[in-house]
Amino acid sequence: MMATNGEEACGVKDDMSAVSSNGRSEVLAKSHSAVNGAATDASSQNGAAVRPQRFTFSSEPTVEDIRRMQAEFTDERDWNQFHQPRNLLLAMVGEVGEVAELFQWRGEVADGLPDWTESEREQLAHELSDVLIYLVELAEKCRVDLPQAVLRKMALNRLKYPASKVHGSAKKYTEYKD
Ligand SMILES: Nc1ccn([C@H]2C[C@H](O)[C@@H](COP(=O)(O)OP(=O)(O)OP(=O)(O)O)O2)c(=O)n1
Repeated sequence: MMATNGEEACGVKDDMSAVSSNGRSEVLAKSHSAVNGAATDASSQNGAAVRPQRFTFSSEPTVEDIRRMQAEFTDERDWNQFHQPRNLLLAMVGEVGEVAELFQWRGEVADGLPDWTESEREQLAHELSDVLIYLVELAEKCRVDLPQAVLRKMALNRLKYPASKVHGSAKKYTEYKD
C-alpha cells in the first residue's frame, strides 16, 4: 500500500518502537532515527532540542473501509434518502461544533491533553469520529476520491510552502514577497 504520511516512505517506522499508554499508541524515536527528513537523536548528549514523540494511528480501517462501513450503516436504515451532500455538510459542521464545545472555556490545551479525563478523551474520540464519518461520506457523494485528493493537495502545499523558505514561520503564503 502506498505510504501517505511520509513515515513509511522514508523508512522511519523501522526505526521506531510503539508502546501503549492508556490504550493509545505512542511512538518513541530511537537514537539517530529520522523524522520528516531531519536527524533526531532521542538521547542527545549535547543538550540540543529533541523533536517531540509523534503519536501514530493504526493502519486500519482505511478511508475506503470507513466509506464502505458508513454506506452499509445508511443502507441498512434506508437513510441514503437523507444523506445528500448539503445535509452531510450540515451534519459534519454540527459535529465540528460538538468538538469545539469540548474545548471551549478551557484556554490553551497542551498536546496529549494532559489535564483531560479518560471520559473527556473518549467523548472527543466520538466527536472527531463523527466529523470524519460525515466528511468521508460527503466526499463519496461528491465523487471526491479523498485519499488521492489528499495526496494531490499535500503536493500542492509543499510547493506553496517550501520548507527552505517558510521554516519556523506560520505566515500565509500570500504574505511572502519572494
Ligand atoms: N441521520 C444520521 C444520524 C446519525 N448518523 C451517524 C453518523 C454519526 O457518526 C453519528 C451521529 O449521530 P447523532 O446525530 O446522534 O450525533 P451524536 O452521536 O454526536 O449524538 P449527540 O448529538 O447526542 O452528541 O451517527 C448518520 O449517519 N446519519
